Amino acid sequence: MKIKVALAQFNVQFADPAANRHRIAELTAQAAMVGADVVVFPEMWNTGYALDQLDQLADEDGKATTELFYRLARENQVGIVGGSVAVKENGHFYNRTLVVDPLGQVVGQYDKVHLFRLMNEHRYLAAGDQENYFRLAGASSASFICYDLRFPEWVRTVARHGAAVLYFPAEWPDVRIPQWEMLLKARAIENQAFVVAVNRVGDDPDNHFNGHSLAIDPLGRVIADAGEEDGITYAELDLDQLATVRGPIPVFADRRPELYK
Ligand SMILES: O=C(O)CCC(=O)C(=O)O
Repeated sequence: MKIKVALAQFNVQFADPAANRHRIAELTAQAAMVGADVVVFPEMWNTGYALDQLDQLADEDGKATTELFYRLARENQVGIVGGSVAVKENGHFYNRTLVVDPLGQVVGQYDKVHLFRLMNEHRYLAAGDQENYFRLAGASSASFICYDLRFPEWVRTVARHGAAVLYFPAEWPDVRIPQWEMLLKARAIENQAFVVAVNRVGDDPDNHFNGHSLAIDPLGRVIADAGEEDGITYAELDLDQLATVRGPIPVFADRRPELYK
């Protein structure tokens, strides 16, 4: 079975949720027109890292994002791994992913578990503590957010349920893009899974972002690299490849969790 994934890398407009929602709608329609099964967006696409303005800008209870994705998924008959958005809930702010199926139903939700101090997330956001494991386009899948990529123990904890596809929405600055690529390849190889990682392009007041959204196969080979432009790059994930990779080297069956402290 093959699934076609749209890596929707774009220039998130700082502190401008309305403009970003408009762009999300355009990109979703564009991806569906060429037959994508799933469209994936970057991290914090509603506000960017306007963390000190979240009180005015964050999506109250995720309502606006849920409604937008419900409409876009149904109109375009496509699954959405919704990057992440700043959400305000019960007096806290979260960096939250919503995943919807083509019927617009929320099939996954994730609050970023590892907050990134270098970009002050720990000062403004509350951390999540739940896995996001879901089925989308017929594939068992899991999602993480950006800095979570540096925590192989967390990715493994979730991936060991058998995920075929690991999604990583991000806002990963250009200065550390060489690490991004290596870490994504490592997560794909060690978990014998496809990795789909979507970064943004453009600038915010503190960082430059140069994209390089990537789709990587379970052997760590890059299937698609979005380069540095704003726009969609497509990748076809051949899920049948998983059996040929996992069969001869059964790393999940060979784990010795009793030794891992
Ligand atoms: O780990 C990194 O180098 C980047 C992480 C990051 O930018 C984030 O989590 O928002």
